[in-house]
Amino acid sequence: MAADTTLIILGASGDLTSRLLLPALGQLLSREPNRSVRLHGAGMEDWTDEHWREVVRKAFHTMDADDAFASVSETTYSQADITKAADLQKLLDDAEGRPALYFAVPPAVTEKACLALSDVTIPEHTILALEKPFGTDEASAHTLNTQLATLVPEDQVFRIDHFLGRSTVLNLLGTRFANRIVESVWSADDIASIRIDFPEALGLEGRAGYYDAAGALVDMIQSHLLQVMAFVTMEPPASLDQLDLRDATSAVLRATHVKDDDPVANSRRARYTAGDVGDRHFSSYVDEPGVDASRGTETLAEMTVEVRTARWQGVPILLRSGKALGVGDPAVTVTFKPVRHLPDGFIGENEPSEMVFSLGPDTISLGLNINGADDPLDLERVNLSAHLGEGALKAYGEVLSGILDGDAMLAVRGDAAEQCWRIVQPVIDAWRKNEVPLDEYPAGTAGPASWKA
Ligand SMILES: O=C1O[C@H](COP(=O)(O)O)[C@@H](O)[C@H](O)[C@H]1O
Repeated sequence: MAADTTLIILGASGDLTSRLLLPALGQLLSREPNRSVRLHGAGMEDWTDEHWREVVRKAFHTMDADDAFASVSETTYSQADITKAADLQKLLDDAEGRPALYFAVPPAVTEKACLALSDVTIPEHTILALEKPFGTDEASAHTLNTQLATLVPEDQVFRIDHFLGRSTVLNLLGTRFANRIVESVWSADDIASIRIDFPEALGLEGRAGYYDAAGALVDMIQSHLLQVMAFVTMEPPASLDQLDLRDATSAVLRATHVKDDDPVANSRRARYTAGDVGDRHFSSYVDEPGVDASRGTETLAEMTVEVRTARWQGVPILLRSGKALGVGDPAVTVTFKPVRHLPDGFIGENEPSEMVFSLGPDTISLGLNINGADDPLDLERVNLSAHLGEGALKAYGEVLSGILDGDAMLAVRGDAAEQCWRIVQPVIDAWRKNEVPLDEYPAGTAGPASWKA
């Protein structure tokens, strides 16, 4: 029986394919065995079908998804130059059902391939899935969007942001919109500040070629954390249909700006020097293989934005991410205002209530002040928490599931991708002009000693 979708992975021999896409596909197909998918790998290497099948089988095995291999065991591979129209045409002509071209290749190759697609007859309903970074600034993202618009309708373009598939990020929707007690306090009336922080113990992990040109601001804040922020701050959509949801996220991104339009006062950057993260030693970033020290790339970036709407006026939103950090938990932290009046007589700390959406492990917790057990007037902190599920692989599984279903709900829309560049551009400009110092922090610490937490 012909498959409903042919998933064509371009860049089949790459790291993204073997480390994330194939394991996530295995996990997805193991959980949802009724999906009818044909898998085809394409790349520059002269691989045989057997070699590719072995790559797929091994990747599925890492997820205990050997059972799912049966459903793609006839998977095929072809050597292809995806910047050539003839090769792309053949890949599409050979597909069964709806073709989904997944560009698991560097952005420059994706851009060339998208140009080549102009000379290809693209079957109706074909999906184009593009990994980040999407362009290098607002203008280049716009140019790429304009090109894509000539190829397929917008809801068939999947700009991948795997953060949108994370359990915690999806739970921002459930928690916010399915609970009256949350919905009714979700504004500047009750919320003092929001912090979206993604500290990582990891370093470059062999990705200097990409990372040294991107830096923490583009790699994480522009590409992921602003989308997460949009889920935290968007107006309630009428439905979770991709149109309603993506209209809501785009609207809030359009209203987002660097706080006070002052990127110098509202951004910080730093890069790591030698140090240990746990039992792993890191050389100074500038001494890492493939790094060009003269570029001044940051490995820790922070910026504060504000959403200029009635709901969020005056609420600072801090976005932060960095590599080789030894302290800190990846999380969205929503800090509430203090109570209007605390009755006299209570003792102990009366910290503001907090709702924390942790991004690893994925949990939601609510920090509340309660009366202590031994002394009813002594306030104590409790955390009510719920475990949500797995992290990155699950996230890629969600993304792939959207592609196979043809549902762009969790894909970044073109206008939103451009807005994310627009929001960070004043910071990029200020950093290029050296108006913000490039600080340093030893690997394994929480960041530069001069930065307050
Ligand atoms: O896209 C990226 O995300 C990862 C962090 O996400 P995770 O799901 O793998 O934890 C980050 O390490 C990487 O630099 C960035 O490109």
